[in-house]
Amino acid sequence: MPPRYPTSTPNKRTSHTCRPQDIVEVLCHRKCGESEEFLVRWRTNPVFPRPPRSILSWHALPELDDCLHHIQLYLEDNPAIQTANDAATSDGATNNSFTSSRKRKLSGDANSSRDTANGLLTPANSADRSRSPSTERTQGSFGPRVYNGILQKKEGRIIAKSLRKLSEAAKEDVATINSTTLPTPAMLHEARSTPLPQAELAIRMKFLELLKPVKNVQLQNLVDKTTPSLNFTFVDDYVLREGVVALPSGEYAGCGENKVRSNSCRPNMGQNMGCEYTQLCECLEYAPVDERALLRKDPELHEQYMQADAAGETIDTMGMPKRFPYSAPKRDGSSAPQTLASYYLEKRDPIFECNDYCNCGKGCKSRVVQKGRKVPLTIFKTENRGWGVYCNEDLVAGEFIDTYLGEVITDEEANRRESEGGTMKNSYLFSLDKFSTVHDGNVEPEDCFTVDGQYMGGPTRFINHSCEPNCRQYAVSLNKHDYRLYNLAFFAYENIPAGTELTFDYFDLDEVEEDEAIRRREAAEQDPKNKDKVRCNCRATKCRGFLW
Ligand SMILES: C[S@@+](CC[C@H](N)C(=O)[O-])C[C@H]1O[C@@H](n2cnc3c(N)ncnc32)[C@H](O)[C@@H]1O
Repeated sequence: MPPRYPTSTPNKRTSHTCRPQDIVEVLCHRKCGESEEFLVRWRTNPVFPRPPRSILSWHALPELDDCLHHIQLYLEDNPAIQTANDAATSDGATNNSFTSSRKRKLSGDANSSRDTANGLLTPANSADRSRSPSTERTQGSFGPRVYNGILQKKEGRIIAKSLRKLSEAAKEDVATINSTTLPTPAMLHEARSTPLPQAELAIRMKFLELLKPVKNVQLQNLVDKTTPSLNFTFVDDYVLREGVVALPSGEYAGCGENKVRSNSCRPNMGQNMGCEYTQLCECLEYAPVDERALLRKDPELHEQYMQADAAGETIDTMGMPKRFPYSAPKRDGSSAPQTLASYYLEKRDPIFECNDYCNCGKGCKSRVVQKGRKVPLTIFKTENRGWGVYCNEDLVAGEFIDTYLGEVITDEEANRRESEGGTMKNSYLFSLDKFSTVHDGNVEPEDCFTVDGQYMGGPTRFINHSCEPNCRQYAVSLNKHDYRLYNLAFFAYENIPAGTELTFDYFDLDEVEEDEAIRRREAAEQDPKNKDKVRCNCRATKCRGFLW
């Protein structure tokens, strides 16, 4: 006797929401007519989330709109489906290339019956499907629609309703099956040759929705049909987690606040050059001394400074001219960007910018990173390093690109996430420890915060590693007194033509000669200790061979 299903009239007023957190996993998929359906395992008991207590049910794609990342995970775990999808699409790269400006509407939503008059949650439009010949074939091979329980909507949650609690009439409508035997080999076999173009499009559209508020960033995939993880939130600032506090505003220091010195920073100084004009800006207190300017200004002080420096002594350099971090903008009216001075580009000293408490005004040239990204970026699929990033315009050496954003967490929390997340987790965690290594270790390493960009961040979270990178990451502080919370900013380390993948060295190691780099890589490749390490695919001549 064929299984019977609950059938009822769709009731728009009682449509339910599938909560992503109630899904354990997507197990299989099938096609019913035009509809792509997914076998979902729902969590019913937090203590025993696995079979036999959990329930399974088939759902049409539109019902899972809020849980698409589970379908994405299912696709990632089953690359054979990806192959089926590729084979099923003939228009190749053209169809694969997508940008946020080419957002398309998702079709097919109209056919889903979300909830029913009697409170039972049924698969989409089961009554209609049973009339379609092609659907009947599919149903025949897959068996009953609701397994091991009934799904019912209650206060927006999907819950399992015990068969005992159903009326006799409803019980007869329901087929049950042992959930531990699903999906059957036949289901999996059929799924392998069933492409999922609608699900892939829905996943892509969802990501483009996430990307929409991020100005000037596009998505491009000329390699396959995958989409970056939907389990990601784009943010435009750090998200401070428990135990992470910014300095209170009272402890912020700006330049020229006291206005005591005749050359204190103030707006419109030196043809509106601001702090760059004097180089005596108090925000630059801990910036490196401009030795040539000091020699010109005060040869005796210069001599004292040089001696102290040679002896490794720390002296108060306030009042000495400092190295200004950025070039002045071109005065020829061109839109050429301010660039990071070559001293900073090479030495990686922390960069101190002016802030809201400064007396120099908004036009001060010591404000670059705080004004945010100006260049357009594309997140694109690489051939062997997952997603990467390129800039759509030429970049000049020293040009600011963007900051690294994410959740800011304590050292303890970072250790916890690292031990849970495995080696890959490392690539998303960046320690804010610059000031534990400069200025006599102002912060103990265990007091430093960490930025985790894995699930929250900006487009730079997709920048890949290279052992010979074209970008570098710098510490940029907007408050010289705050050693724990500052920006991680990417600058172009060389001229980078538009469309070239942006890369930086995750380990920030000093360069070595080519011969030495090759010697070390070959030794690393032969070392059996490295057999489980993650290979680096940067293809640089000086590649070190492994990421971690
Ligand atoms: C911060 S993420 C960069 C974005 C990443 N490619 C993605 O698709 O989400 C770091 C991860 O990218 C991959 N990756 C980055 N650089 C790589 C390289 N040079 N070789 C191989 N894999 C790399 C590794 O999987 C690494 O864990």
